[in-house]
Amino acid sequence: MINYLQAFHFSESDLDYLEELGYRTDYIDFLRTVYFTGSVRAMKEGEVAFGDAPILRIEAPLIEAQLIETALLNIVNYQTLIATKASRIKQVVGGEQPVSELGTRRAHEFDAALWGTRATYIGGFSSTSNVRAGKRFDLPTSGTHAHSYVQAYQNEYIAFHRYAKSHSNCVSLVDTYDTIKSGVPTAIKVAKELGNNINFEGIRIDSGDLAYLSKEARKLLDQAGFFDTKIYASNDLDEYTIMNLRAQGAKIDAWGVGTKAITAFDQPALGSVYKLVSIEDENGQLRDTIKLSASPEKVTTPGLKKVFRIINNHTKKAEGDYIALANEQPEKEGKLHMFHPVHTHIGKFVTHFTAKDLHENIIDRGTLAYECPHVQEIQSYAEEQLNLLWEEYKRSLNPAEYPVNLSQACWDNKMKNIEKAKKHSQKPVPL
Ligand SMILES: Nc1ncnc2c1ncn2[C@@H]1O[C@H](COP(=O)(O)OP(=O)(O)OP(=O)(O)O)[C@@H](O)[C@H]1O
Ligand SMILES: O=P(O)(O)OC[C@H]1O[C@H](OP(=O)(O)OP(=O)(O)O)[C@H](O)[C@@H]1O
Ligand SMILES: O=C(O)c1cccnc1
Repeated sequence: MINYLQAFHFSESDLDYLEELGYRTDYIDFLRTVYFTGSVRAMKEGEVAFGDAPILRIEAPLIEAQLIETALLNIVNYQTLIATKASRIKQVVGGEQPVSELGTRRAHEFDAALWGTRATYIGGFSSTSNVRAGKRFDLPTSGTHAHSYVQAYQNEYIAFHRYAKSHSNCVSLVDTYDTIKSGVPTAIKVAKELGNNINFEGIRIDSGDLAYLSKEARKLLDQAGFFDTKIYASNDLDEYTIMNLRAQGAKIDAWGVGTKAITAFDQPALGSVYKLVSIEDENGQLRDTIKLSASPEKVTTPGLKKVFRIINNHTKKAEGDYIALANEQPEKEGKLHMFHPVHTHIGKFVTHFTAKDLHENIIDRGTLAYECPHVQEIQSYAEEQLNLLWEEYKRSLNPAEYPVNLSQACWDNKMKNIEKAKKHSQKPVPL
């Protein structure tokens, strides 16, 4: 997003094209002068964002703010979606076991693979098979060999032997013909023959009953003394299959996940929106704006706002998010009333808390005000932020609803704007 905004400009060929589409010359001349001169406050990458809490806030001349809308939504929606999916998978796998990203061949497009891979790493994956992403973002890369490698030799023994000789940390793909009868025993035979010349790191099983095959493979490896050799599994995995395999006692030590992560298979789009909440009038005064809707969650929350994560000082866990008007200072209040923005009778009072402002200054009147961290740091930050949440909010199945509340002033302002807009819309329109 930062790169996009900093480079935001229409080239002469863009302008020629717009002219061909029929845009007026004076508009084209104006577009030639447009750069992004506004300010951005946003959640840091790796921050945990909940529905209703603004991920970012743009203050800019209206034309600039409008021109960047779709690109910003594209960037934020896709990458947030994939990081979330990866994080769900990682939650199930747990801290110890690695998950490698294998999805490039199924990603929706080349760049989606690139940025999606980066997002899976932020969500907790440990490496990727996408070497281009590794180079571009300095991500750890990892991989095994393909079935075609074995098929090319038409002989598992020769294939594993050659592979091991050129890859001292070798993982053999054992399911090309018959995992238990031929793949695993052949990998063991090769490892025994090559002894200390190689590190027989693991085997990978990519088809069949992964629970049964991994248990049988573990037995064979242990019988041969390869207690530290790991079992990798892949094949259309996601958080649900992984949870199920773990419940079945599968002896899997490392996971390869492709299609289901890089495409966020079961929820292929995230619906963040970009809304106008305030606009300067002719006297330079900010006037709040609102969009009404029959669905309460689609009614916008007017005004320049901040979003805070309220962290209980005793439990060190988040009590919820608190959206306040920009001039409020909830961190200075001794007792905070947190109430549901629609069902207002549901609420609580919180004392002894820290109010963490989730928005950082990213761009200040067109100038970069933020130092982008290395992606490794972003991953660690995401993990720390997830640790602030009670488990009840993080389970895959029927998670509890995390509170995202409005301050009293923000709520009152919203109600005032709803009333005003309703009054305005109920005036008869002369035809
Ligand atoms: N023990 C298990 N319990 C639940 N699901 C499993 C188990 N073992 C494998 N699976 C999953 O079942 C699905 C099997 O899919 P599929 O029938 O396409 O694979 P396959 O025939 O084994 O392999 P191939 O990819 O070669 O077609 C995969 O999503 C896999 O992750
Ligand atoms: O299953 P995924 O989570 O997407 O993980 C990546 C898959 O991609 C590769 O197979 P490929 O797609 O070439 O063929 P396959 O699906 O028939 O095994 C690899 O062997 C995995 O099976
Ligand atoms: O390296 C691997 O094992 C790999 C890479 C991409 C897709 N499937 C497997």
